[in-house]
Amino acid sequence: MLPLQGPGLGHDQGEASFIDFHPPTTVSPDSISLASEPDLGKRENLIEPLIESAIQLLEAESEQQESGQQTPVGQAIVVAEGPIPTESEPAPPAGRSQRARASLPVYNLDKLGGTAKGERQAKGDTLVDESEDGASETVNSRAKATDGALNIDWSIDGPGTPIRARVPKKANTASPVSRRVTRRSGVPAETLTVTLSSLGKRGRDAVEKSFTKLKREVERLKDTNEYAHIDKRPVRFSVWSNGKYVDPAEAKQPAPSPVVAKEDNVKDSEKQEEPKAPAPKTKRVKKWLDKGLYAGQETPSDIYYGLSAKDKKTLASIPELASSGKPNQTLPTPMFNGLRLLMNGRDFKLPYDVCNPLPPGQPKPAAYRTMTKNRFVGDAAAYWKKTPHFHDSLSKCVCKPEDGCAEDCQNRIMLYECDDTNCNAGKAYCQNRAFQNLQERTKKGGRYRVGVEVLKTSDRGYGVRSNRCYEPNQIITEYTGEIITEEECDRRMNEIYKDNECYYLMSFDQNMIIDATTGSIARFVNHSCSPNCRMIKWIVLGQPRMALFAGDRPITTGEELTYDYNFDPFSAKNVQKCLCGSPNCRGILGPKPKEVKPPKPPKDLKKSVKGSVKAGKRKLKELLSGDADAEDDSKAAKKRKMKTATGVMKQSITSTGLKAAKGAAKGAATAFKRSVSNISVKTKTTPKGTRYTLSRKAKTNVVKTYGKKGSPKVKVSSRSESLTIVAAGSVVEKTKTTTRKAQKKTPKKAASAKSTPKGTPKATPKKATPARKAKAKTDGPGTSSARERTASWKKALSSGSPAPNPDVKSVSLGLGNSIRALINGGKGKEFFVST
Ligand SMILES: C[S@@+](CC[C@H](N)C(=O)[O-])C[C@H]1O[C@@H](n2cnc3c(N)ncnc32)[C@H](O)[C@@H]1O
Repeated sequence: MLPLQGPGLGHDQGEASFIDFHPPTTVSPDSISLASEPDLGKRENLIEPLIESAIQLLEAESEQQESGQQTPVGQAIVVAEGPIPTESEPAPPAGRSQRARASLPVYNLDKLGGTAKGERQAKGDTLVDESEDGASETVNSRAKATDGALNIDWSIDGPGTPIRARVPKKANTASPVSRRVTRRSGVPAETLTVTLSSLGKRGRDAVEKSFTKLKREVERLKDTNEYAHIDKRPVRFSVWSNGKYVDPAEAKQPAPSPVVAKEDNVKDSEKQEEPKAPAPKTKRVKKWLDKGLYAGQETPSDIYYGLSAKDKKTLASIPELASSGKPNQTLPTPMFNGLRLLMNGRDFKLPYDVCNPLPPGQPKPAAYRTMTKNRFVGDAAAYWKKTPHFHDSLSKCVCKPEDGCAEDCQNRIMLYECDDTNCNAGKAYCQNRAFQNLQERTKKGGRYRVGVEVLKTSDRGYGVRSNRCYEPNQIITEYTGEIITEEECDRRMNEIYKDNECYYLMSFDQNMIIDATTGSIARFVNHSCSPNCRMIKWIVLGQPRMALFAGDRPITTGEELTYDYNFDPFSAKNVQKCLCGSPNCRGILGPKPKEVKPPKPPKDLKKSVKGSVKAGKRKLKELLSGDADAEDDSKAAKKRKMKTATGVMKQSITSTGLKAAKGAAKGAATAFKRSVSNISVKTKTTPKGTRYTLSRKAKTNVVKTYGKKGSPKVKVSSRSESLTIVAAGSVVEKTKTTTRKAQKKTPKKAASAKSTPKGTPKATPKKATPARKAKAKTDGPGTSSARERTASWKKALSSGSPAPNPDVKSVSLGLGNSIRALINGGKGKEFFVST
């Protein structure tokens, strides 16, 4: 049987050469086609002609040998453009006409392989050796490089076997099919023409046919997996979980306990290596989780620590927290969120305590000068020094370290921040240092520490958003700017800001205004009728400061921060449509509606009445016995609580006899009223957690009346939280001031004012004042209450007359505009400023 090897098969030759990797140059059955062709029928179709042509070739060769012609056997069939007769090369066989030879198809493998000299030059490859040897070298090296790069594998062994490993090092020179490497040895290559011309017509046709088929075969091979290096051998299915291999057979079984699963996984890998070896039995040690989500936090020894009596009561009523005798040290309740969740029952939200600022490229407001600390301008500092807060803030709280200056801290109630001079508990225990904490937090800068950023809203100009979470009532950012007097405010409005579209003015304290045109980011905080923050004024180190605090619920990252402006535009022409979008939106930027007082719980009231009467009686007794100062130091706290009453009483004591007794009784009554007021407010607001605000209101609800002789008056009332701009008037002149001292003289009024619930517009006294009359003129009759006014404004707004501010979207028409509108309008010549 004839061997399948034909000339140029190449696998048994001594050296790998370019021809080795060029299947079209062989006429033998191709190894790839054998290895890769899955369709046997097809393969046979291809092989048959190849075998046929190989047989024909061999027959032709043997014919020639018989006829004495020297035809190189086992040479590569090299196709050339024409015969290149050389000395060592045999001449074309005699007897064949020149014409017949010329008609033969001519192939140039150099050209086909892209290695022809001219072609190389055309490609600009001028660095290679131009000599034939050099060209051969280049071709060979290129072939190798190509082979390496493509990793083409023509072996029947399949892909992956290195060519060098497969090719035997030593060539079998004795083999009739061994191939001479002509280019390297320098021996001129025999041409196909020579060989073909020696063949008969049938042989030539067969060879040609084979070439065509081989060409097609190579084209087809390009689509094979071997060519594309796709390994289709079956892959063992494996599942990885938490970085561990999971046996699919076992995965279908019910999941074992974590500890067991861990052990099994370890064993599993061992099993794979030695499937029959029994796993050594190890004693299983049960592992317990000793900490929960809040690992690292200390378990609070007293979960009631720092809570008010009311909160303690709420907490005590939660069955899950009922004492079982043994504290739960294993999985402690989450310290903050857990308790709050249990107490407030708010929906669960995944904690999102990370900083999440807006991506870069956000629209930014026009550049403005910032100010991190308030600055008194002009007479404002002198004004401040005259206020009672300036002196009151020097008094010390009576908290003990274990109290931690919590809800009941005197300073806290009065909205005075504790510091080293006025705190009894000490810095380490004090919880009433919000502004100091804020300073500490923001000192180093950074987005998380600052925690707020400006955002562009779709319809309300710029706003402020949180880029981190906040606890309820936590300080967020300070509202800073220049503290100016009302006179200075007027001047600025008329001279500096007259062409401004935005005003960042807020009533600050009594007759002072904070102008944040040069100020902090807090000036961009928008209004909402359902806000998540409050703007509260505190006295810190004897100075008034305003800050935005979180409301009663926590604030999550990305929320827009808002507070209730409690804005009172006074006149319909200044009314702006509110775009806050909350369900309870009042429709306009208007004042807060009056809160309806919930009925007081009788039990508490009884207690407080009893206590107050007792206190009053004791005071009266002391005063009558002339032993007013006989209280020892241990009663200091009680004394402080009675301060106002004492003051009033002291005044009364200066008189004699019955007058003194009457005064004392009055004082006692005042003390009782105060007490009732405070307690009722607390009781009412405890569930909401707004104690501080309301307590303070009860204390510092001061109404100031301003006005020019013969001109309408301006009213200013003090308010701890969110300020109200009621309207604007032309000239602001102080005519009469009702200070705290004056209040003391009229305890009844003061007491009733103190009990004013949260959110009541302070500048709407029931008695008709000249200011109210003037306002009523402007707004029309029957608009005495804030609610009525709001209704009339809404009506005006909806009817389109007078036209609402057409530029609400981009214009910040705040206090300034209201004031200026009336200053310039000259009609409604008064304004109320409530703080
Ligand atoms: C102190 S500025 C707040 C920042 C302002 N958005 C800005 O772009 O500068 C107050 C002004 O913002 C607008 N604004 C704030 N809250 C609004 C609301 N809920 N609806 C409509 N406009 C509002 C009003 O024009 C208002 O006069």
